[in-house]
Amino acid sequence: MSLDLWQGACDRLAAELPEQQFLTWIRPLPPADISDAGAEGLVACVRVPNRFKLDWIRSQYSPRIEAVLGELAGKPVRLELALAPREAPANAGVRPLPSRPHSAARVLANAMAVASQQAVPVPSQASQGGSEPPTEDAAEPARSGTLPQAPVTNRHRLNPVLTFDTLVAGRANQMARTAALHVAGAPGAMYNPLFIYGGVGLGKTHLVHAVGNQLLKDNPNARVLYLHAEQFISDVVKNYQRKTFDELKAKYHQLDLLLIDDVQFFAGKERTQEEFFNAFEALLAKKAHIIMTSDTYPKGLVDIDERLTSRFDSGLTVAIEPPELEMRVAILLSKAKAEGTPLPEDVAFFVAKNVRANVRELEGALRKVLAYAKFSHKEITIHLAREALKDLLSIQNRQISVENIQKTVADFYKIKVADMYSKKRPASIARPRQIAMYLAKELTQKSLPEIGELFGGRDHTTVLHAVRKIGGERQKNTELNQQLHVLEQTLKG
Ligand SMILES: Nc1ncnc2c1ncn2[C@@H]1O[C@H](COP(=O)(O)OP(=O)(O)OP(=O)(O)O)[C@@H](O)[C@H]1O
Repeated sequence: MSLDLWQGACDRLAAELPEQQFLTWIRPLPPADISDAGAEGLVACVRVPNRFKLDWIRSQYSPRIEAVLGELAGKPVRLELALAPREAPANAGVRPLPSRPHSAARVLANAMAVASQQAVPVPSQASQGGSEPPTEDAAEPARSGTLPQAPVTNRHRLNPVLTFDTLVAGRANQMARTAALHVAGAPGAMYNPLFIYGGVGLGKTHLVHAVGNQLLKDNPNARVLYLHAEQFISDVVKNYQRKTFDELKAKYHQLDLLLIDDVQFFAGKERTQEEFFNAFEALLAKKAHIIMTSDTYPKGLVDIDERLTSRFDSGLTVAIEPPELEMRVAILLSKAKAEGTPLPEDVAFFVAKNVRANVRELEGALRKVLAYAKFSHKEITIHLAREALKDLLSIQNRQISVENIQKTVADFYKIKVADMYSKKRPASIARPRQIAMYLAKELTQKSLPEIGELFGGRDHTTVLHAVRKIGGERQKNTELNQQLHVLEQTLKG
């Protein structure tokens, strides 16, 4: 049944996706391993040969794959993408290796599998993956037999969905977004190269695609190319084997805008670094723009030649930080709207408060909530979100502390946490403070004097007054009751 379900989903996706996309990303996947997760529905585990493909499939196709599988199975299906183990490359049976002597093909297959494993951006990868070809060749779609050449429409390798319009702005990405907008408007001028760094899933890839898409919108003839660092490595390997470095130069040196993702992957790849250095110099000399992303700032890169890292730092280096609560709420609201299912604000707040790691995880949590609502035919409420995210929330095993209550209430009413301890008395501050005191009494074991102490050394009678006041009002005031409900649910996880 596992096989039938996967085959059915592939047939459906083949019909609805552009052929090129289906052939490139979906068809080469091995059948999913499907298991029953009880009340949660099914889990479909798919092995993907390398990190680049994993990220791409996750960001571009997993909601659709989950939806199609869910429709066919008649219950929610969660898609889990994992890297294929090195002994068994996921594509081994599907994708013919290029014709080479048998032993060379085997060496190449092993090397690809090893490289796939190494493609996880951890600092230690450099020490494992330092050798030059063919281990550098991990992720180039064009090199595999079944993957057709990129069509003219996608010669830039840009994802049209990743634009400035779909990128939610906030404090966390303010600098990077501003610089990126600037480059899109006047490439080759300031901030060249632009180096964007930050943790996983924070929107670096999205931002560089946005620049490319914007530039092409303004100037359809601009020569723009987006690629993941692994694809550049792969190109170097290919040209190294064929001794066609002129082709490589011709391809990269003529660009107006080069967008290159995850340059930390260049670690230990000397030949690649040399070619990148050449491309870099050539592009900057003719005032073409280069934007790079990485998981760390240039000086933090390991096993990359200093003449490169110092050049990476010679334009503008900006960080993308993890989004703060308000931005996470905004992202959830915007993504849900884009999916055609508006999310109530209290639910967005609940999810955002509980999922903090990065935007990719936020998207995953949202998908779960939306799928859960769809399949259970229930309205999206905090209660439902809590059910849908049960596993995730239980992992957090949160303990309710007064500090946590103060922070959550301050976030909710948009005041500073410091105002919880301050002597300020305006109602806009005093009321949230009373609410926090009330919740501290309700949700923790602390005594009134202890709570008073934690609220800036206030007397226990002040706490008692707040507890009685808010408790009494809650009975009559539905809006307050609803707000307290949201806060309680959020705090209890
Ligand atoms: N500010 C934002 N607004 C809307 N969507 C966002 C934002 N930031 C990130 N995303 C979305 O989150 C997902 C992960 O972002 P992206 O792939 O750009 O992260 P990344 O920083 O490149 O991660 P990695 O280092 O793992 O490659 C994407 O689907 C992206 O569209």
